[in-house]
Amino acid sequence: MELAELRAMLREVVVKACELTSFLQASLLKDEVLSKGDFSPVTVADFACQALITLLLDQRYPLPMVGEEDAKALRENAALAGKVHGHVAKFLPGVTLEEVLDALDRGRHEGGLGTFWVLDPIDGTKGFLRKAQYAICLCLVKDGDILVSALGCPNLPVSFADPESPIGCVFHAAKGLGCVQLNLHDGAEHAVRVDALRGADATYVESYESAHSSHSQHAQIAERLKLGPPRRMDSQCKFGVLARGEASLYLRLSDRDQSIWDIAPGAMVVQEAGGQVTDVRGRPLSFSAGRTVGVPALFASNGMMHEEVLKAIAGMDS
Ligand SMILES: Nc1ncnc2c1ncn2[C@@H]1O[C@H](COP(=O)(O)O)[C@@H](OP(=O)(O)O)[C@H]1O
Ligand SMILES: [Mg+2]
Ligand SMILES: [Mg+2]
Ligand SMILES: [Mg+2]
Repeated sequence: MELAELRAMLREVVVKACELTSFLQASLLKDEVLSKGDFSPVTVADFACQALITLLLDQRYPLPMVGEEDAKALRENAALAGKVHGHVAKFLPGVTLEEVLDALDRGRHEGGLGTFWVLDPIDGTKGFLRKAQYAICLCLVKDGDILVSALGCPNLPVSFADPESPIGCVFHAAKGLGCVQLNLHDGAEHAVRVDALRGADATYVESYESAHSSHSQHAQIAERLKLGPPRRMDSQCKFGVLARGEASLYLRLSDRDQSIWDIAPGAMVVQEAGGQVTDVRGRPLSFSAGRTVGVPALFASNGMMHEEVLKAIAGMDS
């Protein structure tokens, strides 16, 4: 498949997944949320979305899958497994429970070199539970390079500039072909590009959850660069907001090695919109090290201000 064709396929799959998760966010029940080993939440929607996307890709372009979720918890909880199966079957009539569980378990691929899908079915599960922002994040990685990517952002306003803005967009990108925003309410598409701001005109985004990255270190950098206050939001929607020029910088200084599904799809969207994504020493990220990036602290910028951010980080109190 040509890159443009792959990208259209990804867009179609992610639009379907947005439909599924929007429905599930509105109808989610307390007993449809579990706590994982690291106390992070996972919901019926995370499982259903990963299974649906894996099965749709199997029909169109089957490859190994590096996915956040697997079927372990569902194999121990028949009631929840039945619900996940029911939701997936609405999109794929005739699919069996075992096919759904198998699809989820295939998300355990180790990554590294070679060609595979990377999927975070719901990034920002905490935001999803708060009825705030979350993103469906999917990309294709070949020997550490990302070829195509799509970020589904069902709750993201189409434009922050418009207080009446409809919500729901998908950012999609292909290597060398730029980044496009699709608006879910009317199907309109337009190319997006990072802004060209720096210094006091520039703004930044960071996680809503203060446990996911260091808001205080971000504030130190912002003070040095004289940036305005941050916009806080969950998920890789932050990369989308940067890609369309509604923020100039996304800071993610954490002390935990990042999972590739938390970074790769969003990083591609920003790079194809003209921005830059590196670790805090300015080294580009590679996605061939396995299921994690091997980097805990990173940032994405409009490119224009990348050097000054690197200098501010180098001069920071540790
Ligand atoms: N202590 C921590 N440090 C860094 N990242 C963390 C973290 N705890 C959770 N995360 C990751 O942060 C992601 C959400 O990012 P954000 O803060 O930008 O919304 C989560 O993705 P999931 O919600 O897919 O599990 C999770 O993988
Ligand atoms: Mg999670
Ligand atoms: Mg995530
Ligand atoms: Mg997730």
